[in-house]
Amino acid sequence: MKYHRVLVEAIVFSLTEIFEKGRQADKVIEQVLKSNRKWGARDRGFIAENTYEIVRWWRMLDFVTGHLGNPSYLDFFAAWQLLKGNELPPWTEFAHIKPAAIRQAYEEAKKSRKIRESIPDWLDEIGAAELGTAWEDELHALNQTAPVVLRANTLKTTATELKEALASKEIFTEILSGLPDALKLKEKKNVFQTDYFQNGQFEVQDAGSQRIAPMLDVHPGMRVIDACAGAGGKTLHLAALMHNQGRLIAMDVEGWKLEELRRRARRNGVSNVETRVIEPKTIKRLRDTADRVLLDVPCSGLGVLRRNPDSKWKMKPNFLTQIRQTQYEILTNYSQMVKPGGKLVYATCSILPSESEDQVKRFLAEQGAKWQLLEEARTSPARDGFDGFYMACLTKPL
Ligand SMILES: C[S@@+](CC[C@H](N)C(=O)[O-])C[C@H]1O[C@@H](n2cnc3c(N)ncnc32)[C@H](O)[C@@H]1O
Repeated sequence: MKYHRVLVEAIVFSLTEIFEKGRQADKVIEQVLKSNRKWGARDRGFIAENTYEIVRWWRMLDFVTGHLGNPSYLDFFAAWQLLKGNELPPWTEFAHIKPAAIRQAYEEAKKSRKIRESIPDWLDEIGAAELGTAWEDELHALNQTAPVVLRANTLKTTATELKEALASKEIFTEILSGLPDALKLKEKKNVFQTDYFQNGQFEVQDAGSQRIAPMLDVHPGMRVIDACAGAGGKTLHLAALMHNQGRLIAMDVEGWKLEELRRRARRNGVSNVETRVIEPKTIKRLRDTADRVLLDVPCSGLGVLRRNPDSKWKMKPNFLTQIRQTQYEILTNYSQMVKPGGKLVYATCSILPSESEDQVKRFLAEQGAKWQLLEEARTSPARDGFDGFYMACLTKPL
């Protein structure tokens, strides 16, 4: 394998930005890749994949390079190449690295789950306490590279049409069973550069995430509120399921996310969405007005660690405590926007019951006969290879 200095330097720069400046990995990589237009697809893949993998395996790499004293980002890069089975180039920067010592240290690393699976102590303890024996398998699955899944925008195309169109551009996909609009890429490609993406024929959306909007059982003509809409991944799906008919109100506390949502809606040909930044009286004013409400609440993101491995290093234990409180407040307050006879879906991208099942159980216990649980589901990285989502559909009886 031939290494190019400039590409390795780009990885070291990205790691510095992520770990020392606390910047988000995907944003850093996007910026780095934009900084040199001459890099080809293979170069870009090399930078992005190695940066993500080193972030993912940070704790394990820190352990296997521990004998070097104060290991540098370049040492982490070197150790990662060796563990992947690659040879290091004969650069002076790597002269002090002894492949046998790295491999021996890795044998030691394998003996401890926290090091082998590269996770902070406190998160490992919470995961084991909440999930028991299932934790180890989920944790392992959360360390695999996530597949790229597309959602065909049925306002413009179908999964079958899109599959054929992409194949004509050498982008090969398979339609996922049980998910009518989901196409999984057989091989990673930059789908964002295709005309089909620019024309809004698809969005990139994990298969687990694609199960949430259908659970809300929306129909054309309904009045639907997506109350934690963010940049609108699920809003766009809801609009497609509503055939662009009826009213879809997308709300969030962050106005800049709703701006991005509006941009995506234009690309998707979505015309029934209006956005609202949540202010102190917004929820009260909308009391009993919605046929359907989606609460895709803020969460730990522990179900999507495959895509955002940096979050496990940045998250702090007190964040989990605070976020559970916010989730419960959103569930109790925002559920009041549902009309009698209407439905609500509560969803998280977490594998922890304390953010998911337990919140719904507590809500149902406190609300008594005012709410009923209709359906509950989970997607599991270990079981089905999807990101880890939880979703529950509740109804407010007439
Ligand atoms: C899981 S993300 C939503 C992702 C989005 N639904 C999608 O599919 O792309 C949660 C969102 O909740 C928003 N949020 C945080 N606190 C909130 C609150 N109190 N009320 C409403 N939204 C809130 C965050 O800004 C974030 O955009």
